[in-house]
Parts: sequence; C-alpha cells; structure tokens
Amino acid sequence: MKNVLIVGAGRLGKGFVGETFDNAGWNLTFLDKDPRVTEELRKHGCYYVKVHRVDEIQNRTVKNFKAYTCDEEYSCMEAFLETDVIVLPLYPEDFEEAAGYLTKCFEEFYRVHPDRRLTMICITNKNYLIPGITEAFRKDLSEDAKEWFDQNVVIRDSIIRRSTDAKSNYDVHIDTVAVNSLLIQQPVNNDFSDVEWMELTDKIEMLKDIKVTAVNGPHATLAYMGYLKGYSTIPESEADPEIAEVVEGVVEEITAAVMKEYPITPEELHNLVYFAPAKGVLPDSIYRVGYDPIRKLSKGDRLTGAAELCLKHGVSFDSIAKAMAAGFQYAEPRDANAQKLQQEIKNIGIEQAVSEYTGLDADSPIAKRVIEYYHQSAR
Ligand SMILES: NC(=O)c1ccc[n+]([C@@H]2O[C@H](COP(=O)([O-])OP(=O)(O)OC[C@H]3O[C@@H](n4cnc5c(N)ncnc54)[C@H](O)[C@@H]3O)[C@@H](O)[C@H]2O)c1
Ligand SMILES: O=P(O)(O)OC[C@@H](O)[C@@H](O)[C@H](O)[C@H](O)CO
Repeated sequence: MKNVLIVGAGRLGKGFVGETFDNAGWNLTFLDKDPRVTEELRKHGCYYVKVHRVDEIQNRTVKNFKAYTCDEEYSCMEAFLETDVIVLPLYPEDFEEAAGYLTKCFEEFYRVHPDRRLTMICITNKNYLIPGITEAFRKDLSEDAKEWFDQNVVIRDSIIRRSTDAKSNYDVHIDTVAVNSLLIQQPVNNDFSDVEWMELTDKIEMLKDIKVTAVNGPHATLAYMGYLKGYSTIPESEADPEIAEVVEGVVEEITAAVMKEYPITPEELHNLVYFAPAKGVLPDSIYRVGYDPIRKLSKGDRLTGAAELCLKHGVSFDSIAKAMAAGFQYAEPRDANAQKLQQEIKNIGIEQAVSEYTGLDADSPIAKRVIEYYHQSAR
C-alpha cells in the first residue's frame, strides 16, 4: 500500500486530502502543530466527511490513520520514513515553520532511503510561493542532504477548486464539495494516478492567477458583503438579491479582464472556474471564506489583483471596488488580521490604510473608488 503524509490536518487536510487518499486505499498519516487536532482524532478513532457530489451526498467515515503532533520527540518519524507523497494544506504563513520542523525528517529520510524519491504538493490560494517554500525546506539541511533533496524531492504547487468546512480545524465532522479536481503542477516523482480528483497540469502559475481572481474574487465578495448584512454563511449571502447583483458584476468584470489578459478560450476558462451544482447545501462559513482580509486585499490577490487587471484593460472595476470597500469594513472579532486592519484604519485613516494594504498609489482610480464606497457604506 502507498503512504501519504498530510501536514496540516485541518478542514482540507482531513476533509479533502485524507478522505480522497483513503478512498483510494492509501495509508494516511496526519501531522499537525495544534495538539487539539491529534487529540480529537485519537479520541474518536475516526472522522466523518459529508461529500457533496453532483449526483449524491456520500457520508464517509475515515479510520485507520496515524495522527501526530509536531512534538519534540518526533513521534511522526517512523511514519515519515515510509511516506511516498507529502501534501501540505497550510496557510501561506505556516510553511516556514513546517519546513523548519521537517528538516530533521528529511535529513533522516536521506540517510535511510537515499534512493527514494518524494513528491510534495502545496495547497494554498497564494501564487508564486514555491521558490520561497523550496528554500525554506532546503536551507537548514546538511550539504549532502541538500544535494539529495535537489535531485530526489519535488515541491509542486496546486490549484484547489473545492470548499471544505467544519466548525474548527480540529472538528471531526467536515463537509466538502467534490465537483472539481485538484490541479497539480507537473512533473511529479511518484504515481498517485489511482487517487480520484488529482489531475496533473502545465501552466500552473497562469491558471492559478486566473482561478484565484475568477473564483475567489466573487467568493470574497460574498463573505465581506454578507458579513456587513449580519449573515454567517455563504448560502445566506448568495440568496440576498443585493449581494447577488454585486457578485454578478464582479464576475462580469473579472471575466472580461481575464479574457483580455490571458491566452485562454472561453471554454478553457469555463472548465477551470465552473463549479457544477452539488447535492445538498454546504454550510460554508463567512468566517472561513473571509478569513484574513489583509491577505485577500493585498496586491495581486483576488480583489486588488482583479481590479488592477480591469484598469489595465479598460474594463469597469466598480463592483470589485464595492467588494474591496466591504473588505475594509470586515471586523470579525475571531479573525486576528481583520482586527488588525480595523485598528490600522482607526490609527491612520481609511485613505492611508487602502494604499498600505492594497499596495495601490493614493491617486490610483481604484483606491479612490474603494474609499468612496467605504465612506458611502460606512455612513
Ligand atoms: N478549506 C477550504 O475549503 C480551502 C479551499 C481552498 C484552499 N484552502 C487553503 O488550504 C489551506 C488550508 O486551509 P484549511 O481550511 O484546511 O485550514 P485549517 O485552519 O482548517 O487547517 C490548517 C491546519 O494546519 C495546521 N498547521 C499550521 N501550521 C502548521 C505547521 N507548521 N505544521 C503542521 N500543521 C500546521 C493548523 O493547526 C491547522 O490544523 C489554506 O491555505 C487555505 O487557503 C482551503
Ligand atoms: O482559502 P482562502 O482563505 O484563500 O479563501 C477562502 C475561500 O475563497 C477558498 O478556500 C475557496 O473555498 C476555495 O478556493 C474554492 O476552491
């Protein structure tokens, strides 16, 4: 049997990666820095995934896994040494720490299995991270292990087109929508073609730029506008006609700009960004989808990046600016970066905060429009 190590056993780690590899008969090992994740998995001895597919909802129970915390004793080492594929569904800011912890494991892997090859798959919604992640994994290895790493380990980016939510990262009840594959940068060193929803692709950076704007831009719009109306789930936002109109505008603007910027046909774009309706309703939370507005409003990301593309191609960015203005009002108390942003707005004012957090010049027409909408809706 083949072995997968999942570093980051939160919503996606358990609800998508774990469930999918388990379904294909692979051995699962989870590694997480949060001890509550391991405690819950061990306490229940299994976890439950409601998989919303196009034709049915499957209620899957995943058992027979190993789960470890990033402890000082490296209790994960034995399992690490048997792994074939390592999947890392982590937030962008967590890779550095994960790499630091795993250095010792790679050093040992090289010593024990110098002839084996590994594939690592990173799952985030942030593009262009792979060179920095690769350096984080290499930098503290011994010179011999570094040489082995360069020849035997590949670190690949991916494009994740599924929403997976739970009450917390350690909850053992998870909902996931399974309608699209995970697109993985090729080539890879290991065969996982027996695992459903895994698809190799070229042109990962271009496709990821398009996906993050065209899918996650409207998604963030639903979260930020829904929050302002007091909703707590994405389906509630989707059902609101006023929000739906802005989202439609965001989709139109982004689609027009994407078609002008990239060599992609309407059919290819559709295949990349279309989510077929699945059975049942995923109660995806505004908390998860809006999480970290500082990242989501940053330069090049789903909203600011989309608006800049529109400006470049003479396309209206009016609806995107409304969504960005809502992002600057997102004050979810459980979200540390939402709180930080709100404090910054109080300290330096919205004008300066928009420039600082979007990276746009103060006289940019996008920044001006965002500030205008911010004042209108904050009134
Ligand atoms: N959940 C989704 O639907 C979804 C969809 C698309 C993309 N993503 C992306 O996938 C990534 C993970 O999202 P998620 O929803 O699973 O988040 P999550 O918070 O539910 O899970 C992340 C897990 O990683 C663990 N972690 C953090 N640092 C670690 C470290 N150094 N070593 C080991 N474990 C560590 C956390 O403790 C947590 O359990 C994010 O980049 C997110 O943007 C998620
Ligand atoms: O994961 P984030 O924080 O970058 O964005 C939140 C959601 O938009 C995202 O997770 C989507 O659900 C997912 O990318 C859909 O494929």
